[in-house]
Amino acid sequence: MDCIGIIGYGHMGSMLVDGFLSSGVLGIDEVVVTSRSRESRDACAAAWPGIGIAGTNSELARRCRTIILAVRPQEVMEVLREIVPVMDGDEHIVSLAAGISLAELEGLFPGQVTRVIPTITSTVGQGTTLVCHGRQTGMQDASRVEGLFSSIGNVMLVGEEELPAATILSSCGPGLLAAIIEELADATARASGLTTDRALSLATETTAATAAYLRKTGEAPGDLVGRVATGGGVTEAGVKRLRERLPGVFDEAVAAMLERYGAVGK
Ligand SMILES: NC(=O)c1ccc[n+]([C@@H]2O[C@H](COP(=O)([O-])OP(=O)(O)OC[C@H]3O[C@@H](n4cnc5c(N)ncnc54)[C@H](O)[C@@H]3O)[C@@H](O)[C@H]2O)c1
Ligand code: PRO
Repeated sequence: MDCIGIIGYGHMGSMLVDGFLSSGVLGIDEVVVTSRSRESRDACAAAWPGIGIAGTNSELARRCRTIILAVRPQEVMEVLREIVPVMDGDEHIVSLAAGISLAELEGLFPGQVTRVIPTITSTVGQGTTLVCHGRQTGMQDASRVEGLFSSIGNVMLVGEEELPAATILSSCGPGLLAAIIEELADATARASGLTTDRALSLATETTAATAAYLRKTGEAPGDLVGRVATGGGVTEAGVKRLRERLPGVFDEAVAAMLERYGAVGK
């Protein structure tokens, strides 16, 4: 059988196993997983009885034609070097690693390669997975991978030159927004009698509601600000402070992420 293999059962590996199997896009006998630690492999086997567990990366590579590398960027090349000798050459390597280029991957495996950047929000079936196929990837394998990731959220095809910026928005984004929600809730709690828990609950709900509003109405964020910020009112005072400071803060954060993107895994 043409199995999907997943190497690495951390945050992404486990999310993909859960998503692919819960959505029904793959059956339990179509997935093989391995990870470095025995504990992770046991956890996967316990969570999904009947799933294929490989004892080594090479064993997984012998059993699967589509191989998803869900290890950290600094481990990707080592794993690829380990499995290439047992591969036939007609496999499809799917790397989740931010910052490792198609050229680097194709340097070790000159066959079908695709870069995929998932997002943790696929845990709840939301958000966008970025997909960037290598030149050797055929249409059939490309659409198989796109179909897999469509089962856990949206899929957007991107050029490799767009990946750094798209990764910041789509995949780092949940971490950035979670930090903003936390800061907003903490600042409000510090300045009032509201407990941190209640502040966090309100901030989270408001963020979800605001995203839903923008998505449904198609309104520009600036126009929404205008609807909420009554002239001379409360919101206006806060937005003014944010507009003074946030552009610089965000420029710094994006610059730091792009710098790290270029260095990660090297
Ligand atoms: N976390 C995210 O939101 C996110 C989003 C998009 C892309 N990514 C990318 O996905 C990849 C995985 O990220 P993560 O957050 O799941 O990392 P993680 O550290 O949670 O998981 C990595 C897993 O790989 C296993 N592993 C390490 N070396 C191994 C080896 N030699 N052989 C087999 N297994 C090995 C580890 O035991 C662990 O289970 C990274 O390349 C990252 O850039 C992550
Ligand atoms: N998580 C990975 C990182 O922070 C890649 C995008 C989101 O490096």
